[in-house]
Amino acid sequence: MTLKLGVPSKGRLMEKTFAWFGKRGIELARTGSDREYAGAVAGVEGVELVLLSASEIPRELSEGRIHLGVTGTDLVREKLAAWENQVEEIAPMGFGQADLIIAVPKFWVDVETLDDLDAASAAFRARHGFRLRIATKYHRMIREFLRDHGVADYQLVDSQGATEGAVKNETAEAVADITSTGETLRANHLKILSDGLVHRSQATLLRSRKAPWADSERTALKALLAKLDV
Ligand SMILES: Nc1ncnc2c1ncn2[C@@H]1O[C@H](COP(=O)(O)OP(=O)(O)OP(=O)(O)O)[C@@H](O)[C@H]1O
Ligand SMILES: O=P(O)(O)OC[C@H]1O[C@H](OP(=O)(O)OP(=O)(O)O)[C@H](O)[C@@H]1O
Repeated sequence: MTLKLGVPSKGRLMEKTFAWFGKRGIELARTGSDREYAGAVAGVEGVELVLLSASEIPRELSEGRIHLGVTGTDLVREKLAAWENQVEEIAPMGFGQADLIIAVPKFWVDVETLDDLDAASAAFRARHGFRLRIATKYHRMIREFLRDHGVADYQLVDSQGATEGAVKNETAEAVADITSTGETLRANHLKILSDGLVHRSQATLLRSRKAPWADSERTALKALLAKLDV
């Protein structure tokens, strides 16, 4: 059997993933047309390329359908319960950096920390009769983070894109989202809570603990990791 390596098929991580492997003597290529998710690997024996969306890679690893995968550590933590039992981080790759943060409107001058947010949430509920809304697509991570920091009186509202706009659109009072340059937060008049950094993410090479690891796959893994020098 061949070792299956899952990499992003499009989006912001794809080209940098190809370049990262290329620099280390492993040529990854999309074969066929732009819409066809087939791939080829040159430079090492017994490795097969599987092109997937970045957000699907954690589940494919946890279900053992791929042996190795590249995606952001935020997606691993969000998509998998007890992720450490299912995947192992082999190597951070030095790109795709983004911070998952909690932000509130700039004009909330009394809210700078999670404790302030907790107090504001209680006051908000008393005044409005419903819980303060935090828009996010990172439900698992935000729930865990707020629970660990003693913030309880809120509700999450799902937002799969343009999350920072939720405040302006009055569908949420606060947001929890990824930021890299900070541009989107600034444009939407939002500020990060001083202790509101939930996770620092970057693209990472991961190994499945659930995939079948036969001798042939272990041999291919050894050869690949030696070549990658990780
Ligand atoms: N500015 C950014 N905004 C959002 N994600 C970023 C940013 N910079 C890096 N990332 C990282 O990129 C990854 C998401 O990549 P991408 O947006 O291509 O995939 P996706 O939209 O989740 O996947 P797909 O649309 O293919 O299902 C995440 O790990 C995220 O942390
Ligand atoms: O700090 P910045 O550099 O401004 O980047 C952060 C923005 O980029 C991402 O959105 P993306 O482009 O993936 O679009 P989305 O709204 O579909 O999530 C993320 O959700 C933020 O909105």
